[in-house]
Amino acid sequence: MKPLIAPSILSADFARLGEEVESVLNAGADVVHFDVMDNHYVPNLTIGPMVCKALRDYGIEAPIDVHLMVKPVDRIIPDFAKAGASIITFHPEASEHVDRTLQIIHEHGCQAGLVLNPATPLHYLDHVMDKLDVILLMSVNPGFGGQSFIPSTLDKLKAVRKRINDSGRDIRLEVDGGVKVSNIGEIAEAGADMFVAGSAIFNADDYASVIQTMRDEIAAVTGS
Ligand SMILES: O=C(CO)[C@@H](O)[C@H](O)COP(=O)(O)O
Repeated sequence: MKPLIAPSILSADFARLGEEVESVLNAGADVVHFDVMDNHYVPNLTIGPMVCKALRDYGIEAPIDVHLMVKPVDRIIPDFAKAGASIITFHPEASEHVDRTLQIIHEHGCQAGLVLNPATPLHYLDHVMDKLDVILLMSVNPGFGGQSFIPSTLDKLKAVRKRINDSGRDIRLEVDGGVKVSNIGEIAEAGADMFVAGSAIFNADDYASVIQTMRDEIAAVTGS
């Protein structure tokens, strides 16, 4: 599948969010990564469905990838679907019934994914592979931008890539946390095909140049 670059708006200038999202998409990004934190499941507080709707009302048409770091998770899903989310991912530890949460997301017309933290075992994938559109591996502990990539994620990516290939399904393998120009090649080589990057893109002066360099690094190892 075509590699996707998904800037995390957690590192954008929130006072100019519409313009920032427009700029990063004009700079070549594929997907808007939208981090939702509740100061309960993770120790930070960010944005909700109203902001997602505001981006749609502003004219953003690109897919919006909503990463829910909230507990409980089910009751906020319809609000995000109505607000224009395209993909909704959640953490299995934050759901009482993982299969039901996946079903709710699909019933509301969105793609669904599970997010695994650095210390969360892969067995959470065991009985739901046929219901996943995306698997997101966190390469930092969730809650904050600007952390360093945890190297053991590379082995985890390889293991999940094998599971996806064995499943015969087109499941996106997304990675999030500490993704930079300097490591995106080895991350792609390990099997990721959707790359969330916050500080690496939004802290740069030239978004287009960072995104193009990321694409070049991915292409150098995968040919795509
Ligand atoms: O979900 C999270 C953190 O919880 C991420 O999306 C970060 O926002 C990524 O930021 P960088 O590590 O790329 O700065």
